[in-house]
Amino acid sequence: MTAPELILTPSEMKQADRETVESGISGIELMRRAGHAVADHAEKLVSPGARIVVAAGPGQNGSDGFIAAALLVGRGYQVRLGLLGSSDRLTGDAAEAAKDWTGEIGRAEDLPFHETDLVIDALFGTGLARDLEGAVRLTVERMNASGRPILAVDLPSGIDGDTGEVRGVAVKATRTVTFATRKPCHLLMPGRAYSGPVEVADIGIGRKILEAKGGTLFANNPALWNHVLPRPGLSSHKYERGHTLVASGGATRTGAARLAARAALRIGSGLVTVASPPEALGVNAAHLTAVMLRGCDGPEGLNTILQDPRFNALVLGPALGIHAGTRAMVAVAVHARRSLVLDADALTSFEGLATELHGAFRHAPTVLTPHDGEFNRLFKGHPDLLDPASKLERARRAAVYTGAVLLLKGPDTVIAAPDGRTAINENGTPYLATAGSGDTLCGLIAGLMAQGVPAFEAACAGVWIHAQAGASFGPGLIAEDLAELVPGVLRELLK
Ligand SMILES: NC(=O)C1=CN([C@@H]2O[C@H](COP(=O)(O)OP(=O)(O)OC[C@H]3O[C@@H](n4cnc5c(N)ncnc54)[C@H](O)[C@@H]3O)[C@@H](O)[C@H]2O)[C@@H](O)CC1
Ligand SMILES: Nc1ncnc2c1ncn2[C@@H]1O[C@H](COP(=O)(O)OP(=O)(O)O)[C@@H](O)[C@H]1O
Ligand SMILES: [K+]
Repeated sequence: MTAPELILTPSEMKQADRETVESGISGIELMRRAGHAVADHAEKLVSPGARIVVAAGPGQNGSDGFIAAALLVGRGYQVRLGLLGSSDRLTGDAAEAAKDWTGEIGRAEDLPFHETDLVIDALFGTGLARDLEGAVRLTVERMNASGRPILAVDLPSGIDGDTGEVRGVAVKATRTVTFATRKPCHLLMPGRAYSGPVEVADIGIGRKILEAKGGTLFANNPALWNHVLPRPGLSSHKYERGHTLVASGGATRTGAARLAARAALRIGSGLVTVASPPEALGVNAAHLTAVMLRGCDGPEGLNTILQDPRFNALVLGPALGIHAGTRAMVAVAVHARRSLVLDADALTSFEGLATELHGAFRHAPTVLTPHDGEFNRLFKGHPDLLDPASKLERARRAAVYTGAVLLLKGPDTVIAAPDGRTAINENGTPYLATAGSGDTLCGLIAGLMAQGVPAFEAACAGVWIHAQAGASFGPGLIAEDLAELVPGVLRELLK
């Protein structure tokens, strides 16, 4: 089985680095390996004889640049190196690394970015501490304007390693070579777009150390959850595969629930029922076949249905209406301790009332699936949850606050569990930004939970399968297509 891909934050990587040094590999040796990886990568991009300019910063990112520059001269390239600031200010390992370079040290701001075959960006990596200003800013702007290929060392300079945000201005890299693991900025937007394809170079920091210092943040891919995907046995019957209940909105708002219901059925929930207000039974009946239908009059109706313990997973929110009745339905569901997915109106109905959800979901597997707008409305008045610049941090805090798995949607969907495990998704496509796509996602997650998949894994798998389905279709995708594309994705996963 492939191990899940660990993502370490800059500070976790610093600790892993330190621990590796304590275990006997020197800091300068780690830097040499990093520099080697950069030179090897550059060699794949341009042939010997080509012109390369290396822009080096004052820290270890710059040191990687010095080492790579020296190696590339030895391999027959025409290399020019420019430093930000003065070389007498380099200290420790950085000063040691700079000794490898015996050529001229120019000023980074004077480098001929327009007249080169490759730029190596070694200005800043994980040590970026503030916004880029003055000469540094101009250097980055000139580099970007050159239109030449840029290889970023560790991460594009100006991108914040933790958040993926641009600090003033940032290098738009063609490719990036990073060390030991990817960092959050390689997956979170806009950092992901600035990084280009990212290669991870092994510089000898062991998996055990990486797991000990990180170990909670992952790239969302099948290695994280494929082992818990339901695989029906020969003797399985439908009741063993769970029964998902999806609450429908009123007579003119029923499509969202049906989209979720169909997705739950496609992902393998043995039975799926739409719980419909009496006035919408006719329209729902006209559109449902394999999915079953039951009348459900508000919170009391839901309470009655949930007396049957076989309904083991529930979707509340899509087109349900923003009002106290929806809040009361959420309360009924929480009280019944069923696996629960809350989306859309079920979240917005709590606008300004998030304190009512404090710790509310600790007792049953629950997934909340807001997009940014819903998240901001739900947690209005809670700066501790809204203010962190990192999407990762906002999702993590909200998961701890509510006791639910918090799935913060977008091109870089973050899935955070209250126990700290977090995943960032990256296989999406902008074609998923279409009406009803989120409703389908809810159904996939609930359908997995109905089959006994734990909330965090169900959310991660649901997001990945949803995105894979969308990406496999591409232009013209509408929400109705998504559930029909799920079997193709499952077939690959369950091979
Ligand atoms: N385990 C790893 O990941 C390894 C990482 N290494 C490299 O080490 C780098 C981290 O090195 P450092 O911690 O020295 O950090 P950086 O080299 O990223 O930058 C720190 C330096 O930049 C200055 N600085 C920060 N923000 C600035 C701004 N906005 N304007 C002007 N100056 C600014 C700081 O004062 C400091 O001198 C990584 O990115 C990577 O390239 C490798 O050398 C070895 C192993
Ligand atoms: N640019 C994008 N790239 C990848 N996925 C996206 C992008 N924009 C939106 N999505 C995904 O599309 C879905 C849209 O959900 P949502 O906003 O709830 O839509 P709706 O309310 O119409 O159902 C989410 O899963 C989201 O992560
Ligand atoms: K860099």
